[in-house]
Amino acid sequence: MIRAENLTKRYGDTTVVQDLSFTVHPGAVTGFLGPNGAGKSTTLRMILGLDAPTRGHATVDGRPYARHTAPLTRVGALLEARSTHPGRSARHHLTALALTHGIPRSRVDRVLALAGLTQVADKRVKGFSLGMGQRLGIAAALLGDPATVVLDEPVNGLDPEGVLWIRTLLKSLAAEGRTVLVSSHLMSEMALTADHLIVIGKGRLLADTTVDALVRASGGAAVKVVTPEPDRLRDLLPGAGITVEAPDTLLVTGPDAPEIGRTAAAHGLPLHELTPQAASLEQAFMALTHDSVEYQGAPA
Ligand SMILES: Nc1ncnc2c1ncn2[C@@H]1O[C@H](COP(=O)(O)OP(=O)(O)OP(=O)(O)O)[C@@H](O)[C@H]1O
Repeated sequence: MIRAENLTKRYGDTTVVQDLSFTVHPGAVTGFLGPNGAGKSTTLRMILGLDAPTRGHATVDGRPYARHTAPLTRVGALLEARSTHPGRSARHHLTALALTHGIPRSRVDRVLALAGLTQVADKRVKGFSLGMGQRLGIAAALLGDPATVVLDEPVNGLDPEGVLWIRTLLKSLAAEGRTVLVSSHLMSEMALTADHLIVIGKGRLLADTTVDALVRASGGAAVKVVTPEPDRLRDLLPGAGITVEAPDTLLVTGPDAPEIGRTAAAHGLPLHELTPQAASLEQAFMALTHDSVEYQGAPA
């Protein structure tokens, strides 16, 4: 379990993380979301003892990261910077890491297989693609069989197969009862991967919630209704939010699809289509973080 309490980080006059408190529970994938520059990496670095908080503190399983005697067996982390020696092979890199951290050598083959690197295990890392380097970083994070896994933007640079692999891996790590915290600035990716979301903007907590609850909080889903008598339907749904999409097509918020169907049927109003629309998660995320985005494009 990861706990952040009132985490605050200032660089000079700039506060990049402000009074951030949250808990990341085991057995679920928790997405750590925010626009570019929101403070995600800084927060993860404070959790991992790489940056000192200006105020507040973070613990993993009840202790600050640095106070764990064998941190790699407690917490596996992938940060954005690569830290492999380019002349070494993947196997050599992982073996050196295992030996210096008291991790059995047998774990090296295990994590090479888990990361899909067995075939290239003896090739020099300098010939690795971005995706292979990312897989090696994840193999290193899992080397100590840690109960907590922290990954900063793990899908960066991965091809679609790699993205799917990460998604499946994260879910299986959580299903094994591990605590999994994964940062991203892509809502669409997190929607497919995460069970829980922590959203920050300009260093502040904006939401600590589930994907479903975020959609509902952002105004919920609309229902697309196609009818040859849109004006009559409008009159029959006085409290509803109605947007006209086309002369015969309305987007209705408020009443759900069964309620609209019942009302129409009770008044003999023909419906040609009645389709619940899942609110776009990307829209929900943008609505939530709108005021926290540093640079916004002006509308065309
Ligand atoms: N060492 C530093 N000195 C000064 N400012 C810093 C330092 N590290 C980060 N920042 C600033 O802190 C803010 C948050 O950066 P951070 O990398 O934590 O954000 P992020 O949410 O991870 O962004 P991204 O999605 O772009 O990686 C940014 O404005 C960044 O410029």
